[in-house]
Amino acid sequence: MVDLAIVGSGSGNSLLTPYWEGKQVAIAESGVFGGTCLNVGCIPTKMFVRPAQLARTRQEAARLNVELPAGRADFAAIRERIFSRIDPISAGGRDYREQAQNVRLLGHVQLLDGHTLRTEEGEEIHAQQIVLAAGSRPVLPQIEGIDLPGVHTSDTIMRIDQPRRLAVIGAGFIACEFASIFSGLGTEVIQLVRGTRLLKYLDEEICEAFNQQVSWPVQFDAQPQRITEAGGELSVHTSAGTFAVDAVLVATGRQPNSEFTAPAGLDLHEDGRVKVDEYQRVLRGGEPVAGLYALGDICSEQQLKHAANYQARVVAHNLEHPQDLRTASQRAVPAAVFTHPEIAHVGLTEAEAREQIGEHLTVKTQKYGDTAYGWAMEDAEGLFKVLADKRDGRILGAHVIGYEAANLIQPLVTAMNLGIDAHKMARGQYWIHPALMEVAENALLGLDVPDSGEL
Ligand SMILES: Cc1cc2nc3c(=O)[nH]c(=O)nc-3n(C[C@H](O)[C@H](O)[C@H](O)COP(=O)(O)OP(=O)(O)OC[C@H]3O[C@@H](n4cnc5c(N)ncnc54)[C@H](O)[C@@H]3O)c2cc1C
Ligand SMILES: NC(=O)c1ccc[n+]([C@@H]2O[C@H](COP(=O)([O-])OP(=O)(O)OC[C@H]3O[C@@H](n4cnc5c(N)ncnc54)[C@H](O)[C@@H]3O)[C@@H](O)[C@H]2O)c1
Repeated sequence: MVDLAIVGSGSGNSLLTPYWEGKQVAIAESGVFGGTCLNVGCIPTKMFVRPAQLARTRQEAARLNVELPAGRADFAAIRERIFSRIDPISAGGRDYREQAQNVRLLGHVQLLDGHTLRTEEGEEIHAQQIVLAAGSRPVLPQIEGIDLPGVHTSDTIMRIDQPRRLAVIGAGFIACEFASIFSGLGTEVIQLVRGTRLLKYLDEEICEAFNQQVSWPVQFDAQPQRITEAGGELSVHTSAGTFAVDAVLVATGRQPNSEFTAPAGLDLHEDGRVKVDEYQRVLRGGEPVAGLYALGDICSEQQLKHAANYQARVVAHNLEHPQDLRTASQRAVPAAVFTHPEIAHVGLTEAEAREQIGEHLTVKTQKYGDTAYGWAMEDAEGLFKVLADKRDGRILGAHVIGYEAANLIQPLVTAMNLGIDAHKMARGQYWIHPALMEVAENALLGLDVPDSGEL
């Protein structure tokens, strides 16, 4: 019997606070220690994004009358640098747990009931409390040739040699980020999209701006039908024609890893996510199962690391204080797409806000190019859009496209979560002049909201 068993070493690994020292813990991990974000997700992708951004600076510099020499990205060196930093962190994390007297590491497990896991060797591990933090994995379309060598998912694409030509299938976060990375680093990218827009879930104005600004070739209405190989070359056959490439990235969504819970008969959403209540307790027959929690991609509406980490903090508290449970509050969840151009958003889109409050909605889209720093950048594309309720100035959403979007949006996330109204946000503080952040100040001042009295 252990006190706590955790399935998944991504955000699940952060549950082991000092409270668990001297108590018996099991961590099950069937893949690479540290989970998606560290090994095949947020961190390595963004470590590729940065050199891809630098590789593009020549064009931007030329706009500002600075001629930079033509450069070349050394993909192999970038890849080695990234993974020589990441792989030891993963191995070190595993060693650290392995050496702890009170921690036992397991491989793939099944959940038999709220207190029992079974290992692949057939051993049953009984636990006072169990946390399901098993994440998600790529979903692949079932088409001929999907398993050919050279056809990758985000799990493998970052370890390959740089392809001369790459087809990217999909139009979501992962497809767009990798199309941006590889094209920035000099690969000829063709993005194959079955619909008519990239990132279609975005606020419409931002979506349109992204689709206009995107700098690599995109083929719309291209439903992939099969992939074939001949003479070392791959051909992706789609409803819009055939595309010859050296490698293919399939980025057609991710599904929760919940199959291992089947014997326990938990409540699942239609997309396979485990159902939880507001305390992150797992449900069966609509009721919480005693001692069983879930966090992250296996249960979360947003497949985002900051959402998984927040849920982990809630679960960590609840495991330690079963008599004083905390709820996972419904915060406004921001997200960014680290493409060129970069995108960030939080809260409602304009269409969603209009649906909710109709004529009470006020919207302002401020161009980067209409602020002093925007002049310095000669920026003609960046947009900072804010939505608020005319009646009380409550900020309902923010949508940004352009340079540093993921950083620039954060003050709006603060205002939304801490309840600062739009006028107070704009006038209740100094904004450093002439920093690019003034674009947010100007957007807020352009809203039709009540005066907070601040000058
Ligand atoms: C390419 C990519 C880029 C991303 N970029 C970002 C980003 O920029 N920002 C952001 O916020 N989010 C990003 N995400 C999403 C983010 O990585 C995930 O939301 C987050 O890592 C989920 O964490 P988790 O703890 O729920 O699961 P994971 O970190 O996936 O951990 C789950 C672990 O459980 C293990 N496991 C599964 N089943 C079992 C079993 N039965 N027995 C034992 N072990 C099991 C798995 O091997 C896995 O290691 C990205 C994802 C991808 C794929
Ligand atoms: N920067 C970030 O925060 C970041 C980066 C990467 C991933 N993520 C997370 O990972 C999640 C998964 O990302 P994703 O891009 O794989 O999923 P997604 O659901 O965002 O996009 C999937 C895409 O694949 C297309 N598609 C689905 N089935 C298809 C088929 N059979 N043929 C052709 N196209 C098909 C869809 O139309 C869609 O464009 C995201 O929702 C996000 O939460 C976050």
